[in-house]
Amino acid sequence: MSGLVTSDPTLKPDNIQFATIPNIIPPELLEESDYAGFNQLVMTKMEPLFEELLDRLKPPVNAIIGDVELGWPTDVGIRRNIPVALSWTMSSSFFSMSYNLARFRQNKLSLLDFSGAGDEFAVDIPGIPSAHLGRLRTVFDENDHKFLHLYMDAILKVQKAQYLIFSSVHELEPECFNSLKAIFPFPVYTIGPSIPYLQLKHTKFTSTADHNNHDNHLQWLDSQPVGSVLYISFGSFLSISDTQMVEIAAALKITGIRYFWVAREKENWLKENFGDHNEKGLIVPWCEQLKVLSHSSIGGFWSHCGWNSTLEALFAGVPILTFPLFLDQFPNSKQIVEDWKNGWEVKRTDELGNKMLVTKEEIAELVKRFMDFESTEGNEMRNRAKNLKDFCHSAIAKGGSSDSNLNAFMGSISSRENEY
Ligand SMILES: O=c1ccn([C@@H]2O[C@H](COP(=O)(O)OP(=O)(O)O[C@H]3O[C@H](CO)[C@@H](O)[C@H](O)[C@H]3O)[C@@H](O)[C@H]2O)c(=O)[nH]1
Repeated sequence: MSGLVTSDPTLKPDNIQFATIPNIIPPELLEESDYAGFNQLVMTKMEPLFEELLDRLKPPVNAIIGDVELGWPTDVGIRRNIPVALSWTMSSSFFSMSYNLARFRQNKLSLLDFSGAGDEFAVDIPGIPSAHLGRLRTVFDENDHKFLHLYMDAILKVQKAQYLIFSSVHELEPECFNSLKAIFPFPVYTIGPSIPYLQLKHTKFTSTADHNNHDNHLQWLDSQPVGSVLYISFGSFLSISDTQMVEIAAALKITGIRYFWVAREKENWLKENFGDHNEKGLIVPWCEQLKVLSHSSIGGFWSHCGWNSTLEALFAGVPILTFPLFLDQFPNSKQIVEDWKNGWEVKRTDELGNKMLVTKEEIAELVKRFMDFESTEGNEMRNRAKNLKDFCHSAIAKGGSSDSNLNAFMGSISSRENEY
């Protein structure tokens, strides 16, 4: 993984050391954004390399924190008698759905039975409200089945861990956390939002190149009216179609809404086709997202609803236009629109669930309403976004839920050192 993690001593505290294992990911897999292929490799090829690393590390390892999706950290921990804290980087609701589905599938049905069942499918899966079954079908139908087997197996291995850690906030999903705490015989901690909020105060965590770009971005944002800019981004590797980009761009032109658009590798293409001349908009390849979202000129976020983007929008108190593309992003979108009510969905499926192009007229109408500070429904949504922001900030403040959990976790890990 060398090259993906920085070891620049100015960017990390002294008591942290990085070590790497040889890269097992061929470059073409990264270029193709082949999520299933990528995950299959990390789930099946990294374990022996990680064990070789453990043999070399001095002082020896007292605890392992590993991603649930890797699948193998608990096996390593059991073999070596090292406690394992598994970390889940998506919402707890999505974990709960996936876990219950994995248990159900293990005991009763194959997933093929489940996904082929159609609308009449009436089996009760404990832990998954029937209204969520449809969500799960959307999420899992689109995936490769070999990957799915690995994914389900990895989730079941959580039962063998010593801790389960979430990048979420207890107050955002309280019922789900309470139910997970009742299921597992070990501590379940929320320590989120695990997003780069320290960078909001300390520029030393930012590289120089990022900082120069960020200065330009800030200058532009500073010149925009408060709450007037729509931030558009679809995360770190997923993309929307060129045709859909053109419709969004046309809608922005029609409405005159100000925008800050992260287009990644499509930056130049978008500028050529849409024009960079519009002083009401900025198209960039990448930005420091949390800092941008936290700027007072940002009034909304058109997002694919990746969990990190969702948390960052919540933390910054910015309402979301949801445009899920993949996996957990569909339930995240539902959570935003139906549970938290801090966003609206950009509807792009017909009654049968088929994906459609959202036209410039539809987008223009929605975006205008969304960014309208005079509308009552919009203001209700903005108030909800502010309340959720308070939840997130209170959680990480001294004595807040995430702060206390992090202390409890560190205390527990430290006291185990003598046992192992
Ligand atoms: O210009 C940009 C654009 C994005 N980001 C950051 O990139 C991250 C994107 O993360 P996320 O919103 O979670 O999206 P993905 O990169 O698509 O994340 C993958 O991983 C997530 C959980 O780990 C899942 O929830 C998603 O579905 C999955 O696609 C966020 O921290 C953003 O701040 C930037 O810093 N600058």
